[in-house]
Amino acid sequence: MQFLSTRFCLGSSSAIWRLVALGKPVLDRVGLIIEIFHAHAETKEAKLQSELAALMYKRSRLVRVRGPSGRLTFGASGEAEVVSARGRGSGGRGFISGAGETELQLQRRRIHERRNHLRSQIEEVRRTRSLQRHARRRHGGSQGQSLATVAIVGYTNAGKSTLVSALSETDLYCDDRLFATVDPRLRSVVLPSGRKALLSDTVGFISDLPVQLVEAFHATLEEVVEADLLVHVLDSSAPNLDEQRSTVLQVLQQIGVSQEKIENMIEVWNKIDLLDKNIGDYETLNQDEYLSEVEEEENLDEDECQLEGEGEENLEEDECLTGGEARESEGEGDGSFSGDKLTQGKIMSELSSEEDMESIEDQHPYSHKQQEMTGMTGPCEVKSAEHLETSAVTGVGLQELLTLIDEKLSTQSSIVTRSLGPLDRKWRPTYTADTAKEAGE
Ligand SMILES: Nc1nc2c(ncn2[C@@H]2O[C@H](COP(=O)(O)OP(=O)(O)OP(=O)(O)O)[C@@H](O)[C@H]2O)c(=O)[nH]1
Ligand SMILES: [Mg+2]
Repeated sequence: MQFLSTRFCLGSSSAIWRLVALGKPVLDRVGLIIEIFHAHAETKEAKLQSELAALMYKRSRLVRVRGPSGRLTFGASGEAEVVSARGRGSGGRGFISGAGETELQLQRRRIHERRNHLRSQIEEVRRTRSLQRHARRRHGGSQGQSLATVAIVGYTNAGKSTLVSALSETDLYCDDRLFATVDPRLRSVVLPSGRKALLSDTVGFISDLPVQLVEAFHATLEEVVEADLLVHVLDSSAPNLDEQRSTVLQVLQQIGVSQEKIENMIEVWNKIDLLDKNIGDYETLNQDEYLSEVEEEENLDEDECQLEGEGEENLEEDECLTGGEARESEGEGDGSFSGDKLTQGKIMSELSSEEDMESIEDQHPYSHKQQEMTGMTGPCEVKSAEHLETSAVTGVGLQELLTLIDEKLSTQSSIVTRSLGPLDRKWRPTYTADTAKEAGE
């Protein structure tokens, strides 16, 4: 499920524009989220859950409204025409008759009944899933070990599905829109050690989720709670990366993921190719800026030197050089390059030297200078734990991610490796040549 921010996190999605166009109040966005979720739900479980969420949302929105006819009724706005303010007729016979339930009571009762029905169905689906999960754990991979599940979690649109597809070399539905994934999907992957694991592509999280919805979608997120390892995917190009990270951590806690699992989680900064692109742009910009500065300096220095007498030339050259060096070292302090006659070639070579590339990268993509230019704040402000940088599109960091998953899984004590000893096998009568002969007869 997608936990949608009612703030700007909806980004450029068509849904937000629909909302803006409709001019609906903030609360109605939740209704729309459920609506979209329901429309994209594929499995029975997701459909049931979205229906339950819609029901609970409707219940919380039951208010006294004036219907189109001008009468006071109960119900969510827009539903006024289906309910009437009058109570039902009295029920029972003779003296045991009494006032019937009001429309509000009737509607609440119906919702209550439907909710109970949906809950029991969801419970059944959950039981089935739990049995399947259990079976996966017991009957392991090809080498007899248990199949570990790795849940890929993260904010919506972080690139989870793309990453899972790239890692498992399969084709999951990915799209640059909300609710691209509504059902958790499992994909198997072979880790560098040869061990098999299951990657669970989960639905994206969003902030500001009403509590009752968290409850309703709990089953969908069960996969996350039950997983052996979590991989938290972040969109490294997102301007509100810090906010997205805390939302995801909050939701994980909310749905009951243990603190230990959260601490053991692998953090992945995806879409790093977008940052590389920025770095490329920035580098070109810096070089251009620098070269124009060098040209200016050159002209200035030449003019100054020409003004001096011939006899002083050597001395002046020395001074010019000293001045240039001094400026250069000043320039180093503020990260900008200002040069002298000698420095153009030098700085060009310095730019391509590793040290300077690093210093440029230090400034990228969220250096103060660039923040001033773009007005953006970014990951460098975020004091984060260790993270791995990947690009699900170009394939950068994928092998490292698989290796890390492999390492983490092999050090986890909770995953019991199943031996293939004779006692673990099902008992069957011994099959000898005699028995084969008997069977043939
Ligand atoms: N440039 C770039 N784009 C990426 C990368 N990974 C994913 N994308 C794009 O980001 C968009 C969202 O990707 P999804 O994989 O659907 O994202 P998700 O996290 O599964 O989204 P939800 O299922 O909605 O939660 C798609 O258009 C992808 O092509 C990446 O590493 N680099
Ligand atoms: Mg997805």
